[in-house]
Order: sequence, then C-alpha cells, then structure tokens
Amino acid sequence: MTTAFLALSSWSRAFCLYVLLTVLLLRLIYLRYRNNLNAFPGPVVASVTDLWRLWYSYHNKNGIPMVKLHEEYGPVIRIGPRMLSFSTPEAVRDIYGPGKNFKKSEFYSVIAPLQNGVIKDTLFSTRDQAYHSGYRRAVNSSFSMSVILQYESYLDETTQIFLNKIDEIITQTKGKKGLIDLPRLLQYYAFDAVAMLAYSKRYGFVEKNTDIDGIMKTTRFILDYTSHMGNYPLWDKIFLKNPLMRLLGRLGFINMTTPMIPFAINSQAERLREFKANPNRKEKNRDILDSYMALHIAKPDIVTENEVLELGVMLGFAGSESTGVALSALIYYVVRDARVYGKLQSELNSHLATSVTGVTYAETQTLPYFDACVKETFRIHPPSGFIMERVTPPSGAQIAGYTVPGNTIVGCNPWAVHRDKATFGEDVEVFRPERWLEPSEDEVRKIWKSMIHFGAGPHTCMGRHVSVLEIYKLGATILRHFKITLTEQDRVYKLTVGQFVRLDFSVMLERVEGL
Ligand code: HEM
Repeated sequence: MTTAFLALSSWSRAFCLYVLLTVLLLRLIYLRYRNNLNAFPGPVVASVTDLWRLWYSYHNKNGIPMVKLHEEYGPVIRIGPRMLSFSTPEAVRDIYGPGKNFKKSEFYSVIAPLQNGVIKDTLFSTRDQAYHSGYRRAVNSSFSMSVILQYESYLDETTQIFLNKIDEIITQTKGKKGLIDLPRLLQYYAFDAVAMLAYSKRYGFVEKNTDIDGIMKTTRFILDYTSHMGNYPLWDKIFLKNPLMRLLGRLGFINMTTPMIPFAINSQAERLREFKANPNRKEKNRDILDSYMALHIAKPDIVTENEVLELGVMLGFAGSESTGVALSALIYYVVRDARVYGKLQSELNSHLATSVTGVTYAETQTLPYFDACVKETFRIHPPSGFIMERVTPPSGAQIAGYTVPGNTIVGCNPWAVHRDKATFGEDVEVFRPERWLEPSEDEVRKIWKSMIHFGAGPHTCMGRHVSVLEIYKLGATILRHFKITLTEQDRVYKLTVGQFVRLDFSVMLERVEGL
C-alpha cells in the first residue's frame, strides 16, 4: 500500500492526503457536535475519542476517581463522544431510579469472563435485561440478610483463624507488636469468608498467609484490566476476545480461565454427588451453594449448571476485593484520626463483652458510633471506583434537569456523588462520622439514600448483606482486640484505582490487655 502510494505523482499524493484529512476533520466535527452533546462541558479531546477516557483511567490510577474533573467542569461532564458523567443524587435517581431500567453499556461486556475460549456472561456482566431479571429474581433470596445470618458461625470460624494468624505474626516478631500488611491480610480474609458462606469451605488464604494458586493476583489483574479496558471495549474485542484467541482457548492452547474455577467446579461436583446420593437429606441450606443447587433442581432452565458454577466466579470477582477494600478503609480512616479512634475505642470497650472470640452481628447493632464510622467509610471511600454506565433509551431522557439525547452513555461514579457538597456538606473531604449522628433521623435517612456504594436500581449489589455482615463483625473485632498504629509515612494516601480503589498501608498491631 505504501509502495503504491509512493508510486503516485506528487499531485495525486497531495490530493489523497487532502481527502484523508478532510474526511478525518469531518469525522471529528461530527463526533464533537453530534446530538448537540457539545453543549456539555468537558475536555475537548474526550468529545472526539473514547481513547481519552482510557488515557484518563491509566493516568489517574493512583488518584481519586472523577472528583477533580467534576470540581473543574461541574455536575455533568462530557467524557466521551457519546458519554456523560453526572455527580449529583438527582442524577442517580434519574438514571438508576424506579422505572428507569436503562440498559448497561458495553463496558460490562469487557467484564464477561472467558472460559475455555467461550464468553460466559454473568449476572454482573450481562446486558440482556430479560435474562438478568429472571436470573436475579430466582437467586436473590439466597442473599437476603436473614439467610446470610444463618451462616454467621462460618464467619466466626474464619475470624478466629484471622486472629490466630495475627498473634502468630506478632510472636514471630518476638515482641508484643507486629508490623502487618493489613490490607493484604484482609483481602485474604474476604476470599476465605466468602468461600465459607458459599461452599462451607475455605481456600486457606489466611491459614497459609499466602495467595493460594495466585488467585488474588489473577483476580486483581482481571479487575484492573476490565476497569481500564471497559473504557474502550473495542480493544478488548480485538486483542482478547477475538476469534483466534477464543479458538486457541477452546483447543486448550491458552488458558484464560481464572484459577478460582477449579475450586468452584470441585465444590459443585462434590455437592451434586451428595444431592444425587441423598435427595431428601435433612441438612438443607448449609450454605449458598445448597440454595443454588435446590434452585437448579427446581428451575433448571433459569439456574443452569453454568449459573451454579458462576457462583464461585461471582464471589471471587464481586465479593472479595470489594469487601477487603472496605475493611481496610474502615481501619485506615478510623486509626488515622486520633479523635475518632479514641471515641470509638471508648464505645467498643464499654459496649462489648471482654470475650476472646469475635464480635457478633447483633452486638455490632448496639454501637451507634461504630455504625457511623462504617457509613462514613462507605461515603469517603466507596470501594467501587468505576462509573456505572447505562445507555439512555432511544427517545432520550431528562437527567438532573438536563435533556439527554437517546443512545447516550450516562452514569455516576460513587466517589463523585459521595462528595456532593449540597448533600453531604462543605467538609466532604473530612472523615467525620458525626455527620451520621448529628442531624435528625429523617435527614440522615435522606442523605443515606444518596449513597451509591452498593450501586442503585435493578443492579444494586446482590451481595451487600454478605459484605455488611463481614465488615461489621470483623471491623469491630479488630478494633476491639488490637491497639493499631499507622506509621507516619502510611498516613499519606496510597491509592490504586482498578474496579475497586485499593489502599496500601501497614500497621503495628498490639493485643489489648485481657483479650
Ligand atoms: C463492600 C463490598 C461490595 C461493594 C462495595 C459492592 C459494590 C457493588 C456495586 C457498586 C454494584 C453495582 C454495579 C453496577 O451497577 O455496575 C454491585 C453489583 C453486584 N455485586 Fe457487589 N459489592 C460488594 C460486595 C459484593 C459481594 C460480597 C457479592 C457476592 C456475594 C457481590 C455481588 C454482586 C453482584 C452479583 C452484582 C451484580 C448485581 C446485578 O447486576 O444484578 N458484591 N456491587
């Protein structure tokens, strides 16, 4: 092609270039002005290419997501040729609220995992609304708080192992204190805890204090990849999910399956054998897998074997790093502020029994200041760092008072919404649990409704009760059982933004006397 181009006369070459540049210019003008989206403020480059968003997500991977941009451009920003980001609770209501049911964008197709070369849509990744609502309706009750609470003892068991591991680390350092990479250990806990709830068995991360089979590393890589590449789904199609790669995956030449799959397959096969051997067994609903198996038997066309298998993948991807991050953030923000830490310690000391075992969920519900600390953690550090993208219907939509054309990608990032000053006050950057205690109950209910750490609408996090149970129980236990100190250098934020916003820090832990 280059040789043919060079063979042309200089006049013809100039003409070709002229045509090419004109076409390019017209395309840029079209992208910039299409559907009048140019009326919305935002970086000019973003208005003509989605590559800007990809660049931003890499460039800003150690910074707070979207907040500075909204401060600069206001509550609505154009961040793509056909994409708008909003930052107010009104926009949340208009995009995700009752009756809206906007479709998910192509961002989610990047999240769909490949298993032996085949794309396996999950509840999280699917863009098929009929499939989603049928499947979600079928399995939702397996994740209600009353059901999850039945498995509380599994968490206690895992908590005990977690406490023993910390003691072991402290002993190894031959003193009363141990320097611990707490975010990593909490991540291990989250993987093991969620596996206990699902399969009544652990991976063994905490016991071994190591990343079993590289599960955590791979999960993290995939989560980070999807959160960046979701901004430019075409590249995922070209580089990863292209027909050649999928064929090689199907033929077994390359393995693009997550290492969580064997654990899920073995657990599922074991349970299937048990169910078949004893269909009327008394021991029912031992864990979430049991309720999935029962659903599979009752509704095999909705909860297929594949959906049962997906349980393991879903817990690994949606439920592990997310909860680990929330727990790390809770400890970090509390301990960083001596005033808050002191106040919380007095509450925990006076309300909780001096039991050497972990704190029960019922006990955590008698701790108003602790509850306010958890709420404030979710506000200032929502674990999810991505914009929950949706597509407006062809007829367009009214969002937060703006008229938005049809087929526009719209969405909110929890970090930006949780820093809306009109809702949360001028001091949004300050970790202040009192903002959940001082106003009237009605006012607190209203601001709580503006929070989207677990998403909103029909796609609200299905595992939120799992996480809440883990966070309240383990969070209160650690803060009650240990005196925690951050080193000076760890007082400075070290963030990594992937699908979840990880905090990196170490702490000195020392057992509280008598516990
Ligand atoms: C602190 C922990 C967690 C946070 C912050 C969190 C956050 C979220 C958010 C923001 C969404 C909505 C995403 C969207 O609309 O694009 C979501 C959806 C989801 N989460 Fe979670 N999550 C957490 C824990 C869990 C756990 C433990 C599980 C599983 C047991 C889970 C399973 C799911 C599933 C299946 C969905 C998709 C729901 C649907 O589309 O119907 N999450 N989560």
